[in-house]
Amino acid sequence: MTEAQGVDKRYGVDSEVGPLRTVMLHRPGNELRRLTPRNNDKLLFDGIPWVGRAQEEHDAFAQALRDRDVEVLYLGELLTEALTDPEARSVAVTGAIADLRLGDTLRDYLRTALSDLDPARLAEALMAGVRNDEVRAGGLVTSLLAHEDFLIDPLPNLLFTRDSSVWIRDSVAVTSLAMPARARETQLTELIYTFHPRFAGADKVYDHQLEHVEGGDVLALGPGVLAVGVGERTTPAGVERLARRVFAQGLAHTVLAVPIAQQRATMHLDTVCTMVDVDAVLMYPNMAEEMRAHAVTTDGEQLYVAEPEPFLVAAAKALGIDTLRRIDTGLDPVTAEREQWDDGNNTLALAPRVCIAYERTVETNARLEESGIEVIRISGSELGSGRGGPRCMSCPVLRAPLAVV
Ligand SMILES: NC(=[NH2+])NCCC[C@H](N)C(=O)O
Repeated sequence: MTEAQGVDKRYGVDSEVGPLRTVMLHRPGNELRRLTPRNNDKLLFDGIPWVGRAQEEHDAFAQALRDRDVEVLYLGELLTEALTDPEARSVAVTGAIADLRLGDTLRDYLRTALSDLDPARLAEALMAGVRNDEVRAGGLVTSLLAHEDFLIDPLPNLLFTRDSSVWIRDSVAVTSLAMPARARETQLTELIYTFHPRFAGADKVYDHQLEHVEGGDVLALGPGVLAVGVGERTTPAGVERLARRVFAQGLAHTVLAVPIAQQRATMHLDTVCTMVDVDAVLMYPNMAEEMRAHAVTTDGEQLYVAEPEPFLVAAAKALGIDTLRRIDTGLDPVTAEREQWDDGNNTLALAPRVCIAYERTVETNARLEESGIEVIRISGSELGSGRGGPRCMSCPVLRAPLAVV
């Protein structure tokens, strides 16, 4: 931690590219071992990853970050530590067994069984889930469910820590995830931010019971300016609610609502657009021209919504700069589409002009380098089966403010 940041500042993010100091990752674990050809679609994976290799790839990703002096926190560890608090355990258990599929007998059984677990085991059950044949509950529901049915669903998408919480300046937004397979993830991030001593006293600006907003849709273009994708995950009502909240807490002066196609390939704004410099974005060429933004501002009472403008124009205005540059990868539409699917546009900036990207998106990376951006390549052959890249797999907790760059 540098002196310029203040001695004990431990969280706060006001841009996409300010030097990254602390990040929360999730090392993939047993929750990935729950994926089968029958459930992978529902669990939002495109295949069945080789778990050991996915872990190796993830360890290399974490090491690449540490090599650049980034502190890596792990969601699983933070959760275990938070669960040493008895109240956290009780909240966690109640949340995990709320599902109406369970019925009273099974719910009571699970409440007792989970409450008896030590923090590490409880964290494991919350992340990897619990299968019907792993407990000896007895009763009607257990007998009628299939052996392999989950009583508590596994959360393989915890890997994508970007989506389940997002820091907006010194406040954390626990998000509200749209897909049923992911909804419970935010119970866990909520527990971490409520009960882990590291975050004691941190302000919250959003919670998981509000309208849908996912972190992959939220880009901090610069201090006071957020861009929020609206599509398959974040709803129009979600961006409106987030805008009201960030304005009320003085965390932003402009929120750009950016419609994106409602399809899996473009599930979040960060699948088509990420920032790589204080004034430069990498954009998916096949969509870059048509991206529009509705600037939302406030006078302190009501919201004002401007007519849509080209994204780069609206963003530059909001940032108060002449131009927001687009790194034009100049790729032909087919190569561009293939590399977009493989998360080529989903870079994680470590500082202005330095980013991490998957090695497999060869052409996009080459164009980035030609534009003066350093690209640190990581392999993601197994990690990529969940359809997420370096930005999706990271939740920046602390970035140095741009002013000191
Ligand atoms: N920020 C992102 N682009 N996250 C990607 C999440 C991928 C995950 N399998 C999902 O479908 O939700």
